[in-house]
Amino acid sequence: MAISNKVIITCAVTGAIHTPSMSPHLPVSPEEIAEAAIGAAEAGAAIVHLHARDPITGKPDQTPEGFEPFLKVVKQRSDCVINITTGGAPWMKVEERIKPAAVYKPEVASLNMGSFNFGLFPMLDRFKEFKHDWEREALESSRDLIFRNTFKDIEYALRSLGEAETRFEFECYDTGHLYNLHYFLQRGLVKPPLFIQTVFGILGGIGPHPEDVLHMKRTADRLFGDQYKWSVLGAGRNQMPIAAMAAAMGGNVRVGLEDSLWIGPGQLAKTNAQQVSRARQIIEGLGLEIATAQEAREILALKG
Ligand SMILES: C[C@H](N)CC(=O)CC(=O)O
Ligand SMILES: [Zn+2]
Repeated sequence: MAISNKVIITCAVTGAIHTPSMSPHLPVSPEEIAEAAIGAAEAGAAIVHLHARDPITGKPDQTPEGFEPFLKVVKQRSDCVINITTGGAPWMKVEERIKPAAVYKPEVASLNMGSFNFGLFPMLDRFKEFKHDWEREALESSRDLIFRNTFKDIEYALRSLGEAETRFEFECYDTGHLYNLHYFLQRGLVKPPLFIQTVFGILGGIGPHPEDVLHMKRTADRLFGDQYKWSVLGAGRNQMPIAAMAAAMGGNVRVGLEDSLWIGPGQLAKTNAQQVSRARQIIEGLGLEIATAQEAREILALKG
């Protein structure tokens, strides 16, 4: 199979949205995050998307120091592509959010392509008991939360990280975010191939319906033609259905406990690798092949 047709699996191992009380399987400590990333890579993920947390409370930690312990171990034990978050947690300021990527100069960093309401509070219907106060506070305060990513913030991140040849996973939660990316392409602030991660099913962004997936794909095709590599992530129970749809349409996929705690209806995933294996089964079931980390580097023109 031509390398360009191979499917890149990204695994987002812990994130900042889900909290420790929601699942005993959510990686929190640096050791757990490192093992989760390495396990995901061994299961077939070419790229691992990483956030850091306070080892005790699990609260999102966006200090470079928070990333150091697990980055070292992942680099020692795996050749997977490392993607460091610049989203951090949606209540953080952009200056704080881009620091780890600015320090570690990864091959890939996430970049959120617009400001929007980031509704986490619906998870309060599902999860009632919390060990730590910050968990409930984070969900409740999201009723009045804007995930800020202004044109100035985005340009600041592009200029700060672009110098180190870090390339981006452009998180697009709605159609307007694709147009924002197109604006930066026209200004020459981003270079093809653009790795576009279309995000479905987060309250405040576009929904998880097949029509929404088609709409984002058609819009990206019209705006970027062959200058982009399409990837999808579905939040929560939408993760695997959206991965299957996109793989069948020639897209790449993102899974991981950052985006969904589940492996089936009411069934918590025990590991990130479990979700990677499930996505791989779906992809290979379609007669497709997954890309290795080296192939992903070639497809996405990464610095290696
Ligand atoms: C929906 C995901 N949490 C998107 C994300 O991963 C954002 C980031 O880290 O920059
Ligand atoms: Zn993330």
